Amino acid sequence: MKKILVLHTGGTIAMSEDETGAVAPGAENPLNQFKNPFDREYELLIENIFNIPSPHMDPKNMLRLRQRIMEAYEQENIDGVVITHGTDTLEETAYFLDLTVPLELPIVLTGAMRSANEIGSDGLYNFKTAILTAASAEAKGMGVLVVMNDEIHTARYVTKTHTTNVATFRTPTFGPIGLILRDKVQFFEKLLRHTSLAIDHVVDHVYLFKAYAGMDPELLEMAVNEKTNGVVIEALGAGNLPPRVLPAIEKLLAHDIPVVLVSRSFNGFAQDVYAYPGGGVQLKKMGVTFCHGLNGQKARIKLLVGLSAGLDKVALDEFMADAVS
Ligand SMILES: NC(=O)C[C@H](N)C(=O)O
Repeated sequence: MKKILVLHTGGTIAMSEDETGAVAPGAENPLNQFKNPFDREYELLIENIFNIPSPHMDPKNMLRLRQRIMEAYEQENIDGVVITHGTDTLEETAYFLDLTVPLELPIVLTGAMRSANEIGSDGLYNFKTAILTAASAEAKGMGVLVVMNDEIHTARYVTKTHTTNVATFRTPTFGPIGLILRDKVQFFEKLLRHTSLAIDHVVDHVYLFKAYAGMDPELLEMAVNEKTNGVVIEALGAGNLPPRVLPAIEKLLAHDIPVVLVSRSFNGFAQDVYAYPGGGVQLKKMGVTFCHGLNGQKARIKLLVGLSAGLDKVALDEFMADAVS
């Protein structure tokens, strides 16, 4: 019998709606009444490690999840892990674990868009399919996965795309790597490579900025100080910025603060294509690191992990630019 560690962290999957329609966590996680949605086909080790909405999640809590998984792997002989999580920041926790857990062990995150007592609640169903996936032999060595609404996505590329729809989790550019077909877990793709860094602490002051037409330089200028550990910018299109923010970027780089560029576009990769002022060619020459195919919040998690692992400039650049991990 497969032994699955279940870590409930909170989110809508652990909430209920009141008579006014407001959704909030109660004293007890409603999923706790389902000790096992499979009638004992699997052994579930259930722990309510947190009970927080996911906007309250932070890298320190993510590190606690990592540590609990490592401990359970070493001491409790588990075959897989399911983490239930609020959907707002689920992709960040999933990617953090993907980058820091050096195991072939299936780790699956899931959540819900409708709380436990709403009509059409998706929580219990997603919980069940996440367990099925974590227990499947094919999930081994696939990195951290996100299972929602009958789709299996990689932690690296999945993102929340809709505020309320149950089909909110999407993988732009590539699509899901598997499906749940009436209780059957079916993968269509394999992982090319899985890179992970062992970390025992997390650095703070890694900032995320978004570029826009006429972007003001003042906020970026404020990041030029000794507290700042790193900066990620969601740039325009293929990886370009308004020229008026370049002096602030020069100052950040002169202070040895890494500046990482992704695109604010939903699909595609940031690249050094354009040679006009503020274009990717100039940014690359200045020493900005291009990060391929990640959105801003994921690139920020990756930078935070690389910095927390103590990578030097060259290694950090390589790590951030790696397009598949
Ligand atoms: N559907 C959800 O879980 C959203 C909720 N606000 C959360 O992330 O905790």
